Amino acid sequence: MFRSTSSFDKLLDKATSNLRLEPDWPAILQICDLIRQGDVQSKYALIAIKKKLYNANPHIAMFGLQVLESCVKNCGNLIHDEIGTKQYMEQLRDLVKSTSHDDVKNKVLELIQAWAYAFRNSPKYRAVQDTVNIMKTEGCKFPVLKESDAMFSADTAPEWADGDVCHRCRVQFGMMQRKHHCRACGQVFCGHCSSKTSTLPKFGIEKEVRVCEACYEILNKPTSA
Ligand SMILES: O=P(O)(O)O[C@@H]1[C@H](O)[C@H](OP(=O)(O)O)[C@@H](O)[C@H](O)[C@H]1O
Ligand SMILES: [Zn+2]
Ligand SMILES: [Zn+2]
Repeated sequence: MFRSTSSFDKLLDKATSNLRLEPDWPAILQICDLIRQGDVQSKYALIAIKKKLYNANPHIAMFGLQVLESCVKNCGNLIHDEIGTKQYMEQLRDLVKSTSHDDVKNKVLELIQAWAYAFRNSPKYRAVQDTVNIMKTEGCKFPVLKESDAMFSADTAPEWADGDVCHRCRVQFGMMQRKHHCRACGQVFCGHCSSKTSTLPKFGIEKEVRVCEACYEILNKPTSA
């Protein structure tokens, strides 16, 4: 875990370097991969990104917002569960009030508005739309919404189900029969029914992770020649 957070920190510094003129997309996408693969906790990542947003250098703050935007677009509910909260939205509201850089302010408004649109059918992230409404009453001028800004990659690993028995063989979990999760379907299995591993490129997971028998068969069935 420590090695991954240090590589995350290095990638974030690289992606937000004030020496850059253009976003460092390879570094940004590697950051998203680390989060999606669970190599770095989304909470840790967002705290590190927030420090960049408050950097006095507007270039660093803008690149930080670019990283944040990509994480929201590519890391699914791992990130949405964190940024879709009243607490995180308060932090962005404060940033809009405190920054002296108009491009930082406008980028934050653009992002909050795009997320509110993307989450318009998700009551779980109600705080985002509430924040847009509050900021509008406070006189914030939001840019014209570009629906393309609110398109998120749908393919993110499923949330993990819970259960007292194996989803495949129904054996009861206990001290001697530990739970495990398949990263492809998110279901809970015994060790015997989830003993195999596979990469999950469709979820941006390039390393071998635990999968159940059924998902292993699907992921590794020979493609018809
Ligand atoms: O070993 P435990 O202390 O029971 O903890 C379990 C392991 O962390 C499993 O990880 P794994 O799927 O990578 O095995 C996880 O899927 C289960 O939800 C946890 O309960
Ligand atoms: Zn089983
Ligand atoms: Zn599975």
